[in-house]
Amino acid sequence: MQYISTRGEAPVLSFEDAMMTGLARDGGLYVPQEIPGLDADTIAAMAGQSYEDIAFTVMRPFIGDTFTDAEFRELIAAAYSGFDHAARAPLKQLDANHFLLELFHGPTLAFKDFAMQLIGQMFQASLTRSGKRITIVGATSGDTGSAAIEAFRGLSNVDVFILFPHGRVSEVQRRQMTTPTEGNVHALAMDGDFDDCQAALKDMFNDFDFRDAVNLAGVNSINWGRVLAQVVYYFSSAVSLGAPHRKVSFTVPTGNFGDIFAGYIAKRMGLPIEQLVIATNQNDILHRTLQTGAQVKEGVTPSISPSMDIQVSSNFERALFYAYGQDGAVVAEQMQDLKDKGGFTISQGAIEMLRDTFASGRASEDETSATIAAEVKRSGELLCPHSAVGVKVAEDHLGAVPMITLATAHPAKFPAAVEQATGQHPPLPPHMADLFDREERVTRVPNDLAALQALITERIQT
Ligand SMILES: Cc1ncc(COP(=O)(O)O)c(C=O)c1O
Ligand SMILES: N[C@@H](CCOP(=O)(O)O)C(=O)O
Repeated sequence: MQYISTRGEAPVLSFEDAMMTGLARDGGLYVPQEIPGLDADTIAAMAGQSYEDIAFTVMRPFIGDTFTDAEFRELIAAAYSGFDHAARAPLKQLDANHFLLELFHGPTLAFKDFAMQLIGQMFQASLTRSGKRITIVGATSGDTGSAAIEAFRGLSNVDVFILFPHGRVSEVQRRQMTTPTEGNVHALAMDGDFDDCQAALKDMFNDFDFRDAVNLAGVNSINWGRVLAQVVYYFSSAVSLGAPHRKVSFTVPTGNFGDIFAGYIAKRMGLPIEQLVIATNQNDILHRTLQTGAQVKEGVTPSISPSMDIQVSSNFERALFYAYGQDGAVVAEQMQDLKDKGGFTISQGAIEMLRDTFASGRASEDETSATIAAEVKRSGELLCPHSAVGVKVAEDHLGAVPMITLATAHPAKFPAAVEQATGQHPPLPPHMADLFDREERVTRVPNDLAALQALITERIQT
């Protein structure tokens, strides 16, 4: 299996190299040259299997000879051993035809753990073989950061720097990133919003002198390995509702477009998905893009679902690449227009493909709060605000086919929003019960590339 860049100009790489490289050297994102299919019998055989067995079957065709089957099984087992639910991603029924996929049973209480725990294992295996030392820099609106820190804290051959927007993540999210005591963890509170953090990260990758000097690696969904690991729970949940003999639909709370893009990959692999619904908060650029056929950047407005306060949605580039029939030159041009002119118009053929593949909706702040309040009364399920955005939008798309909404984080990560909506204070799980007593360690940084690079260079030398 070979990996190519969405902008068509970067070297073609193996799975291992694409994973360790992060952003392609032409500024694009790596995708598999071909998307392997799974036949109906293989999908049907997943019924009743463990999450780990399904993960092996789904991901194996993508990894080439990076790991032997036995090694890969071991890495998967280690990745999910710390989850606090035997099913890893349990499905709960909300209503007659509406189900919630709980993706918050990993160590940092968000769906990011599914991919980050596995990436942590795969990185370690690869670094042990190569003897290399790397510098991970990640951008986060709250959840990727803590998941990355959890996966890489304490490793002697990795430094992990996490850029988060100062004042724009929840207090629990911030403390998850600022309280680890390991010397290889560096929490950086940057002036600006998540888009600024992600732009700075991509600028670091595009500065080849810096990138090569620090051996830069990425664990955002820039990294194909992140998307791949997220494909698995589309299969595990769909099969438990009768796939491949029965179709299912998914609604996905969306920001950087990685999670829903994983759903698109599942569909391309043969999972019978009827609708893939993009659910956005008031930062609704993705919903507007589908409606109007043009992607036009607006400023980010802080919301009660802060992890989705994103306007430059990195993985939309991967969807565009397929919408344009894998034409990297067109994608490169549109991404340049987004950067230079603040937007681009999608061709008629490409927008039709996107509209055939994705539906979309948005939830306002009031609708999000009302959904949290209504759902706890109706089904007893306490939703985090991101999951509530999903449930609200899903309700507008219910039909004959079972709908699965992804619950992307635990309500305890966003206690203020949940308490305001319901009067209930969601308690942190026992392993995080003393989070508010732990000492914080964080560096405030400006939105200035040269200053960030200087800080990172200095820190890894000491
Ligand atoms: C809790 C939560 N829900 C939803 C999302 C959106 O996911 P994606 O960025 O993959 O679209 C994020 C951030 O990525 C998140 O942290
Ligand atoms: N919501 C994310 C934003 C980064 O997304 P990623 O999937 O590209 O890592 C976060 O919580 O940081």
